[in-house]
Amino acid sequence: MIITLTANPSLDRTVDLGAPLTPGGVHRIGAESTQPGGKGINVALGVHRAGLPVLAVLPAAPSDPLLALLEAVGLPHRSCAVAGRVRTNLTVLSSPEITTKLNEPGATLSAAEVTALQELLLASVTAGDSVMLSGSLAPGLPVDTYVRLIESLHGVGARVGVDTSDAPLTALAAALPGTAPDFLKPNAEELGQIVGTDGTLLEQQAAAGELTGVRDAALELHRQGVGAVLVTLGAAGGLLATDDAAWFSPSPAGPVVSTVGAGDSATAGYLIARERGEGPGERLAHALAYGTAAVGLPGTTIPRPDQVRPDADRVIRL
Ligand SMILES: O=P(O)(O)OC[C@H]1O[C@](O)(CO)[C@@H](O)[C@@H]1O
Repeated sequence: MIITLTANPSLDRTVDLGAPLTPGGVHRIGAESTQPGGKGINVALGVHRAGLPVLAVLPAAPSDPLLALLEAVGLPHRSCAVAGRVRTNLTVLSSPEITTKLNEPGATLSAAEVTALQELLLASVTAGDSVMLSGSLAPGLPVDTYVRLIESLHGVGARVGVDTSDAPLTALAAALPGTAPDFLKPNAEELGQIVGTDGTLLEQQAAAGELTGVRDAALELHRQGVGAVLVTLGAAGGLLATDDAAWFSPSPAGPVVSTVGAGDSATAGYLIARERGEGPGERLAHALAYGTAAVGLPGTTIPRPDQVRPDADRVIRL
């Protein structure tokens, strides 16, 4: 089973201005919607829609509107009751095709709530499960939460993936090679944060077709014990470092509607292919196909398998 932890879930509110966003201006909202959000929830939705067993673990008060949204989409979940409300993250869609994201920090968890959340996750996992630790940490969670969870989850025989940024990512980098996840999903910026290089430069190089910097950084993380490193490079494609080698594929072409959730969909695609026993090329192709499909869907909509076209023929070994 695949289990995701969303340590800082969200209600994702998307508003479409249908016009340019002007700082200081007054804008009228054309269309709006609210969807369940947070990286682990998005990954779990992708896995669930592909028909694989999944469980999303998260903190939320029993009456929180997020839980009603999860019921409505039918996502199997277990929540740890907390006092604070789930944050609302705002996505502003403006023309020409610009996505602006405003993320709240999230309510602070008490020490007892932190313990209860970690215990709920550990109680949900058995040997052989794959656990994905995704997104930012709610205030109150120690910055090395993911490092400690990798150690505990490895102790029960689970495989562990991580997708995070900023301070929790730096803590993860500091714990290498002693404690390493089995799977890591950085974008170019985050890859730069981990290996201590300029992520923007890595991204620009990849966009220009120069992949050496991204490949070397990803392989270095793999050498430090990370089982597989999937680097998402937006429109430029994605790179996978695993089994002492690296693979690259450009992104399939497709319309851009909302980039929110594209990275999480890529993670879901990767995990779905891995769960089915596919090799690195097919896993990368699934990740990119899921990411591209998500970009073509509104708000934080996670694709169904019939919306995804993996193409392993585009994958090259570097
Ligand atoms: O936990 P973070 O880094 O604030 O990201 C949460 C946001 O990212 C997403 O998971 C998309 O990747 C949204 O659903 C959510 O609003």
